[in-house]
Amino acid sequence: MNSPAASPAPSNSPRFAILVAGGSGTRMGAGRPKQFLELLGEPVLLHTLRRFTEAALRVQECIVVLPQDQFAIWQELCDQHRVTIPHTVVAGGHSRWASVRNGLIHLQGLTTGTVAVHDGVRPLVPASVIEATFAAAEEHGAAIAAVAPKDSVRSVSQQGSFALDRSRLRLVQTPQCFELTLLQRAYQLPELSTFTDDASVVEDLHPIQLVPGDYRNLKITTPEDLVVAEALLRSPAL
Ligand SMILES: Nc1ccn([C@@H]2O[C@H](COP(=O)(O)OP(=O)(O)OP(=O)(O)O)[C@@H](O)[C@H]2O)c(=O)n1
Ligand SMILES: C[C@](O)(CO)[C@H](O)COP(=O)(O)O
Repeated sequence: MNSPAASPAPSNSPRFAILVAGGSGTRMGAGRPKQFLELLGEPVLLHTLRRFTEAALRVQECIVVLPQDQFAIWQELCDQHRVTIPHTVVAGGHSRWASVRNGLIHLQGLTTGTVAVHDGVRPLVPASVIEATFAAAEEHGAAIAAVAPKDSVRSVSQQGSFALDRSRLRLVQTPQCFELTLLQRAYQLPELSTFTDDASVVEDLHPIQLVPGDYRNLKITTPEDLVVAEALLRSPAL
C-alpha cells in the first residue's frame, strides 16, 4: 500500500549516509574484500567515503558498515592513508539487507532527517548525483539514482528469450535516499529474497522517485571494473 508523498523536509533537515561495505566480493575473486582493493593507490572505500563528505552535501554522519572481522584492517588502512574524515563503523550482516538494517539501528531514536544508502563499492558517484537524490527524497520521501540501459535487453527462460522494450527499463544505482522514519519502518518488515536494493524494501510503503544517475557511477563487481574505474578517476571530467 502506497502512502501519500511525505511533506518536504526543511532545507536544514539532517542528512545521514550509510555506506554498505559488508560484502565478501566473491565475483571479484581477489585475495581481499573488494572494498579494500586500491584505485590509484587508495582503498575503494576511502574514495567512496570522501564523496559523501563534501561540505556542500551537509551530511551530518557517515556510517560505514563492515564485517566485524574487518574492522582492524580498515583501521590499519585509515592509519596508513592518514584518514581524518569522521565516520562511524558498524558491523555488517548476512546480506546487504541485514547490513543496511544494522546501519539503521545505529540511527535508532532519531525521528527527523534523510538517509542515503550507498554501496561502499561505488567510488565514482558524482556529488551532483548525491545532492540530486537527497533533494528529491527531501521533497518526495524516497528517491533513487538510475540510468537508461544502453544495450538491447532480452528476457530469458528455459523456453527461450524475447526482446524487452528498453525505453521502459532503468538500471538502478545508489545512492538511494529516504526519509529516515520511512526507511526505518520498511526495514522492520521481514527480509525477502527478492530484495536487491533499498527501493525494493520500501516500494510497498511509498512510491519511489527516479533521479538521473550517472554511467560513471559503476559498482566495482568484477576485475575489469577496477581498470575502468581507474581510467575514469584519471579523467579530469569527474
Ligand atoms: N552482507 C553484505 C553483502 C553486501 N554488502 C554490500 O552491498 C554492496 C553491493 O553488493 P555486492 O556488489 O554484491 O558486493 P559483495 O556482496 O561483496 O559481492 P559479491 O556478491 O560478488 O560477493 C557492496 O558494497 C557490499 O559490500 C553488505 O554491506 N553486506
Ligand atoms: C544496490 C545495487 O547496487 C543497485 O544496483 C544492487 O542491487 C546490488 O546488487 P548486488 O547483487 O549486491 O550486486
